[in-house]
Amino acid sequence: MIRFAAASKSYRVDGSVVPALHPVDLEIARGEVFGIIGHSGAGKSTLLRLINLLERPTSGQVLIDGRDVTHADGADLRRLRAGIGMIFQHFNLLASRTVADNVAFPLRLHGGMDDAAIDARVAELLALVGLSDHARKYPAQLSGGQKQRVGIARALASKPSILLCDEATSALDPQTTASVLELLADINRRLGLTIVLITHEMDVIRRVCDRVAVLDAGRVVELGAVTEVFLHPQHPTTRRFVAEADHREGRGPDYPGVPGRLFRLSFRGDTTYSPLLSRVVRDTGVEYNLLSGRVDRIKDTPYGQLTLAMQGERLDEALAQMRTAGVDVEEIAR
Ligand SMILES: Nc1ncnc2c1ncn2[C@@H]1O[C@H](COP(=O)(O)OP(=O)(O)OP(=O)(O)O)[C@@H](O)[C@H]1O
Repeated sequence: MIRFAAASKSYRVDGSVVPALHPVDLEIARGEVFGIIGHSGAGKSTLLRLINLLERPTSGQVLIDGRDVTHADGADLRRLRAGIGMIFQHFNLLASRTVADNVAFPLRLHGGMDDAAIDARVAELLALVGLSDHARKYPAQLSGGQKQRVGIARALASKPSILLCDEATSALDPQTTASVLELLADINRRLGLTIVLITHEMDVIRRVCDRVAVLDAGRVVELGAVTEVFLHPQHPTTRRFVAEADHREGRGPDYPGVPGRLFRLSFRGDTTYSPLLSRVVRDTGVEYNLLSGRVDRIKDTPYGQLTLAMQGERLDEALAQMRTAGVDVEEIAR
């Protein structure tokens, strides 16, 4: 549904050319929640803004539903943008308008709806984002999370099929972030909306995204299902993001003095909650030391990742049993 075909972007600064994005080939499917993660300056905003043509590619193409929109203008551009909502880090609400008027704003701008129809649509949108009781308030009377909910309602006003989220939770505390991400996931499920979000936090990706692209210095350095990228990050930049999300340091563990070989076991789906490890240990008599671990969810999928030191005569048999049961077993070099 959204396709970048060798799309690149360079900016001109003081007469010299600054490459922000090297040619990117990427497809985002209809109805998925797609995350783009990268450090400051990696090119995330540029890539996001190519979708609604707030920026035009320097070379290559942007296709929406198979149609090349790279050079869309006039009525074509207005139609394209009406089908793409956007929310922002700092909400971008009109301070002098009420919540209801902020949400109604794009509807009045586009015309074609009478006041009664606009009021009904605004009421529906405010109910969707849980703000029905706040319609007559002004933005200054709302919390950050409530402001972002107004932003979401406004972005959905013209019934877009795509929602772009530009660091939408970066200004919010962790609990509010979680509730806004939950709302986005709910909207994605209920309305089938395609969501593209950019962030510098792997935890945001973990909570809501189906797939992720990791951007580094204007290039996509890793791309895949979040479960795969999260459990088996390949690129050093991705590894650092995942390590940050796990609240551990980016370097590999060494655990001096711990006897045995080190393994990282990754469980996902139902095996996460089965007593597999204790069964294998009982069957084979191997011993283990648990060094670190996490059991959590990646969007709707439970997962666990444990770092263990293991030893015993039947260690190979124990590892084979776990692999057969669907556990990813990686040996970690000391
Ligand atoms: N309008 C512009 N004019 C000149 N250079 C720009 C412009 N916008 C972005 N850049 C440059 O392009 C590169 C990518 O910027 P971009 O904003 O896309 O990165 P980002 O990953 O979104 O960063 P951040 O997380 O800090 O917003 C940076 O080097 C930036 O300085």
